[in-house]
Amino acid sequence: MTETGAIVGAENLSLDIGGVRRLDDVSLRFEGGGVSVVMGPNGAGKTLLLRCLHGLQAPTSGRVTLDGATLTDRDRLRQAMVFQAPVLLRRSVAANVDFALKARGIHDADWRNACLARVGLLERAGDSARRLSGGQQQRLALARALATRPQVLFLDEPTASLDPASALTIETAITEIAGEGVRVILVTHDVAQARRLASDVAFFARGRLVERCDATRFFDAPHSGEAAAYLAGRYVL
Ligand SMILES: Nc1ncnc2c1ncn2[C@@H]1O[C@H](COP(=O)(O)OP(=O)(O)OP(=O)(O)O)[C@@H](O)[C@H]1O
Repeated sequence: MTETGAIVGAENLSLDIGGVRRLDDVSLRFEGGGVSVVMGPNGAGKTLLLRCLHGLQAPTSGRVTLDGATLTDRDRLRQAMVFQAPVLLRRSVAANVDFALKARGIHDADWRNACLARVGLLERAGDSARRLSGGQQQRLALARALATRPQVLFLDEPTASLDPASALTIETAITEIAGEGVRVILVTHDVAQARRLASDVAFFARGRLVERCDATRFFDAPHSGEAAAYLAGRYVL
């Protein structure tokens, strides 16, 4: 793998919620080129991991790093996250992207339109964001994230409820973004999608990092029984 882009890390990261350990001593680094995929059964801790890596959730112990140093609030401006259920403003599609830009002191209609075009929403720029379908809202959330020119992009099941055409639009954008050197960390349950996009995989179960390797190895010959069972559709927490 080629060394490229920001390096996102977790060092002995643990997270307790309500007295229950949800992430357990997770240490890993996202580096190299391409798209990193995080997989694992429901409740494995994937979303919580992303929230910690993006600085939205403070770990109980351990630390999150960006380029080797502890993540700061300022660093978070270099990162963006698209959530499973994006929250949009009750304004136009364009205004949702403009808002993200304005928060960084930027007004750039051409760039906003380029971001909307990238996710196939330029024709909907003047429509109310709340009138978009679920899949279109996901695409808008991606455009909004991209508008901030992040060096790190966290995507939490961005195509979970999308039709094949919308999913393809997002997958194409993800591939392009990663090719431009953005560190893309994608949570997905879609094994076919993960096979198409992943350069490396981190597999979680019960809050623990069970397997971490390049994608070809993971899909062709997973080492752990949990990963093999998950890929065969047999592993449920
Ligand atoms: N705010 C919270 N309060 C209590 N428990 C929580 C909270 N957030 C997450 N959990 C629990 O922590 C565990 C991990 O949640 P998380 O959302 O990270 O799972 P996930 O791997 O992303 O699952 P899925 O594939 O279903 O999205 C789950 O058992 C969940 O119920």
